[in-house]
Amino acid sequence: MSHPAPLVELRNVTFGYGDRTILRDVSLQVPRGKVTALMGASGGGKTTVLRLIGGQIKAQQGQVLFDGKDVGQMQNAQLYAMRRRMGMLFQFGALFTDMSVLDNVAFPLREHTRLPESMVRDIVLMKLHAVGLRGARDLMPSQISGGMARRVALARAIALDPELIMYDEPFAGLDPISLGTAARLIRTLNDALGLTSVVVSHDLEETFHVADHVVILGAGGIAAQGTPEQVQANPDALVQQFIHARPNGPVPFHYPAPSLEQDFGGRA
Ligand SMILES: Nc1ncnc2c1ncn2[C@@H]1O[C@H](COP(=O)(O)OP(=O)(O)OP(=O)(O)O)[C@@H](O)[C@H]1O
Repeated sequence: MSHPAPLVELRNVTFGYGDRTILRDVSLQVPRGKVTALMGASGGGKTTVLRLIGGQIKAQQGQVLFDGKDVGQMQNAQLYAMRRRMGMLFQFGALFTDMSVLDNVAFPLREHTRLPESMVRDIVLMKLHAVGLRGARDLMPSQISGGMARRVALARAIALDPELIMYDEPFAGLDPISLGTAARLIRTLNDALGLTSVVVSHDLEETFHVADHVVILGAGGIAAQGTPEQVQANPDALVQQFIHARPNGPVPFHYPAPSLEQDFGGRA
């Protein structure tokens, strides 16, 4: 049986900021209906990949395909239409502090649709129910915990029924119970809503547990890609350093810098 085409695909993508190349000839696939984890050392370009997929930045070489269409070639109208099919949840998916939980989740519906208010309310309550917070609708962001705020942001990200949802470090700063809840929620929502999910995370254990497909970025390229088991079994030194969280290995400790000589030398 042939596999359906991936929802997102990077083909030989090269991208850099200024003259610093961050991604070099990167090819990766985000399979439909699955949870894909994007991992790798800090600064490896994970957020950059999400921004390429969302069309906020363009590949300098190669192609980024969303549902078979080249994101880099899209006109603004097509780009906006594509973004409506994507939900994005950034690290501290900030809520509007002067709006109730309900109004926060209703925001994209009121912005992007002309649905009657009664329907907006029903959709919001359904989304809040999906994240376990239907009862918190009237609270203000200052009255809820960090873990709950993260779930409200998630309800808001799925308000418009996206096909793809991208999470940038959804577990950062969560206590172990909230972290477990968040991870389970990513899995449950993915399967119940027929989503495709991309999760950027540093939390190895939780991410390997929740993902179907793992991509490890390193040294400008893809260090490994496959099922969690395949990636764990990959003998590549960088992959092993990453999986075992070793401080020493191919990933350098220092951000590229002028030589010590240049910075400190010659000053008597
Ligand atoms: N707008 C920008 N201008 C210049 N350099 C940038 C910009 N955004 C990111 N970078 C650099 O590009 C590199 C990759 O950044 P990116 O945020 O994609 O990494 P990451 O893998 O998501 O890192 P982390 O895990 O630390 O969030 C970093 O070295 C960063 O300093």
